[in-house]
Amino acid sequence: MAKAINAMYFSPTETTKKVVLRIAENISESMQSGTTIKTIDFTLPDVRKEPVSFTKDDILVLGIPVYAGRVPNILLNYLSSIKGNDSLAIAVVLYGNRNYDDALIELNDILVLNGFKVVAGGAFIGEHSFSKILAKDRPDEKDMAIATNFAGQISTKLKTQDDIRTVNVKGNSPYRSYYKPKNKEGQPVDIRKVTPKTNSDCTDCKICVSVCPMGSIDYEDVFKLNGICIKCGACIKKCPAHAKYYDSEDYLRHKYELEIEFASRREPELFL
Ligand SMILES: Cc1cc2nc3c(=O)[nH]c(=O)nc-3n(C[C@H](O)[C@H](O)[C@H](O)COP(=O)(O)O)c2cc1C
Repeated sequence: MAKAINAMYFSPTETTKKVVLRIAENISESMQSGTTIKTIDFTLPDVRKEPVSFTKDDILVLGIPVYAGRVPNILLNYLSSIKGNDSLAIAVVLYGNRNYDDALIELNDILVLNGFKVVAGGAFIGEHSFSKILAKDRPDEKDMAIATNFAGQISTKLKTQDDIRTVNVKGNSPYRSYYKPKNKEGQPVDIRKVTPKTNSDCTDCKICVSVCPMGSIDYEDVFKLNGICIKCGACIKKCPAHAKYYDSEDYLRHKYELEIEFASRREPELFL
C-alpha cells in the first residue's frame, strides 16, 4: 500500500532539519517517486500548540537534537502528544560530537508509547550548538551520503519484509541522568540560568526574536528576555551582526572543554 511520508523536526540551528529532510526525501524517492513530503517544523512555539496524529498509512521521520545526552526536556510534553495509530517511524537524533548517550533510546520509547512502530533509528553529528569549531559544518557531504544510504536501507526493509521488524537502538534503560558540565574543580555546574548578551553591533533586525524556539526574546527590546533560554544557539548563530553572545564563565569553560576533549571526529550510527 502507498504510504505518505512525513518529516518532523525541532532544529534551532538546522542540522537536524538537514538530515531529517534528506532521509524523508530519499525514502519518498525510492518508495514512490512524486509523492510530496508533509513537513512539520516544530522549532517555534506556536507550532507546538497544534495536535498532530498519523495513521497506519503514514511513515514519520522524526528528528531532535541531543541536549545533555537526552531528548530536550522542553519537548517532552509535545512529543508525547503526537499520536501514532500504528504508523511507521524512523527516530533521528543529531549530536555535537560528544555523545548521544540515551537520547535515541528515549526518542524511540516515546514513539513506541505513542503507538508508532519504530523501524529504524540513527544518531548523526551536527555542528555543536555552543561552538563554531566543534563538529564544524556537520552534517557534511560524507554524513549526508550516509543519510541517503540509510534511507535506501530503510526503503528496502519496508519493501521486503512482510511483517516489518521493529528496531533496537543503543542506549541505557533506565536512562542516565542529564549530562552536567563541570567547573575547574570538577564540580557539576548548572548553566540553565545562563542567558545571551547583546552587543552594540545589534541592528534591531528582530531575526533573533523570530528564531527563538522559546519565544523568549522581547520584540520591543531585543536586549531583554521574557522567558527561558535553552542555549540552543539559534539567536547567536543566526544573528547577521554577530551581536549575541554568552559571557558566563561556566558556559564558556564548558564550551572550551568540549572543543578540546571531543575534537576527534565521530561517525553516524545506524540501527535497522
Ligand atoms: C543545551 C544543549 C545541550 C547539548 N548537549 C549535547 C550533548 O549532550 N552531546 C552532544 O554531543 N551534543 C550536545 N549538544 C549539541 C547539539 O546536540 C548539536 O549541536 C545538534 O546538532 C544541534 O541541532 P540543531 O542544529 O538541529 O539545533 C547540545 C546542545 C545544546 C543546545
